[in-house]
Amino acid sequence: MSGRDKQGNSGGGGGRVGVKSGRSAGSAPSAKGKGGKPQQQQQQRRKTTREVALDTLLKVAEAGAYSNLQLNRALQDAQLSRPDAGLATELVYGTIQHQRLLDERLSELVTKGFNKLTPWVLVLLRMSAYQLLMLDRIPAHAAVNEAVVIAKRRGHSGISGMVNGVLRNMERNLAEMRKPLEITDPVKRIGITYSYPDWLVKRWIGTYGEAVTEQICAAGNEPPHNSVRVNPLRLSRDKAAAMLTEGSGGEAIVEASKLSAHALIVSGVGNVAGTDGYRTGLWSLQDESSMLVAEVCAPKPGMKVLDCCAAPGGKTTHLAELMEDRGQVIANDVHPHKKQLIEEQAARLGLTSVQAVTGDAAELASQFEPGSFDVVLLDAPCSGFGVIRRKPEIKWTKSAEDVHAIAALQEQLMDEAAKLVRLGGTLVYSTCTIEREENESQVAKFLERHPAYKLDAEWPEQMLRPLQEAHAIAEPFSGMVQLLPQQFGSDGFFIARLTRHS
Ligand SMILES: C[S@@+](CC[C@H](N)C(=O)[O-])C[C@H]1O[C@@H](n2cnc3c(N)ncnc32)[C@H](O)[C@@H]1O
Repeated sequence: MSGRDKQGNSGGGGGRVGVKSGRSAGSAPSAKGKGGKPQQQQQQRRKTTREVALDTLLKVAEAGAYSNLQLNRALQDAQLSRPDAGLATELVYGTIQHQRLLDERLSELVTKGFNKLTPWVLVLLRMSAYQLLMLDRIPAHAAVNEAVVIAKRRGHSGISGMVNGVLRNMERNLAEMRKPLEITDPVKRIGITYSYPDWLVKRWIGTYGEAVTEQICAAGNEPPHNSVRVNPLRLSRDKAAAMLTEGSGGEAIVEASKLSAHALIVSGVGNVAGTDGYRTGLWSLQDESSMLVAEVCAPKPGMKVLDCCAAPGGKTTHLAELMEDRGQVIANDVHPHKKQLIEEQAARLGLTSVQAVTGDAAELASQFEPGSFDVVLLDAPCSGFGVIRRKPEIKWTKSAEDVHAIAALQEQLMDEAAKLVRLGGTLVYSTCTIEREENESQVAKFLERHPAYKLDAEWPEQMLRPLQEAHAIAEPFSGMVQLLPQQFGSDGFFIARLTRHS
């Protein structure tokens, strides 16, 4: 197994700022341990990088927190240096991503009661095993020593002794422990090697076959790249690329996206949301697949558009940009507190055609006149398996029943959205998942219920070409696409375009 401690970022915050420096990896804790210090002084001790990561992992495991949000909060509170924040990010994502494999290896060494370990001890062991087994740049002795220091601070000597024993044993047998597992059953082999639950692997093998499932699972463990959506009302993509490069002192690598004409893939810029260009509305942070959605909607200036599930407003604002901010984009979300998020994004980008509203998308036809919109976008709530790179914990928190339940909600929302499209108008349905039940099957069932609608395969040529080249769509093109994370390194996304013809 090779180290995955490379440069990478997350668009959704908590970006992996890279684990470049050995300093952060092997550094000693920044404050002294217990040693009889007064309680108050101990409370003020700043957390070490690994403690920040450990506490974040515990919140995700025990309180069901989202890793990206929890990590962002923890990094803000801890005020770590950039390399240390990068290491904490790596430890949090890597430990969750590889949890099953780490547990498999650890259970070989914790001879008694692996399943009964106290949560913080289990998480500490996982996080340390991740460093030993997967990160080449962290010296093994540093990973073990730091784990033992934390164990001593938090537990009695029996626990720190056990942590020390297990990790030293792993260190001694590293070459053996890093070897690929020899398992013949494909579900178990893929499930343990890439750390996914069996039920999910089995389901994907049924849909995509063994080879593609393995690619999907491997891609889900890669750090996501940062992609920037350039605001075409303000500047060209070339100009934005030049500004991003210049702003980074020449360190940034900025490439044009293959998928979207408005996207740039960037690395070495640090936090894109902290750039002047972001603050002043020259660009937004959005995954490339996600950008395709508004492009598939293809709204024209002056149109009336409804975004049924709009927060935080990524696609809403893209729609308004494509409409040159002329016409009306109604951006609805069920949660009242999210209205402000949409308004903030529109204001940042200087867009005045966006109107944020609050409502249940299952009841929108009672709020707006049926048949009154040129374009209706339903970017539906979904299982989210296309964004496992950004939220790896969903591998462990979602179940087959959840997929089924969310598919039932999507069906209801699609039926409601269908009422609002004018004759000749467009309905776009999208999800950030790769589950057939929520995607292709959902659309097939919709078409059976709604003979007034047909799939529309008339997508712009420049949009179809890269999809054809990557064999992401079948020939002849049907009007819907399932993007998988390994095809372009983007999020897994599903998009279908339908036209109301009667
Ligand atoms: C996939 S996210 C939308 C992302 C958004 N389109 C963007 O590009 O930024 C789904 C959204 O649906 C909202 N949602 C969930 N159930 C809803 C419902 N019944 N009605 C309206 N919005 C809903 C959630 O609050 C969430 O913000």
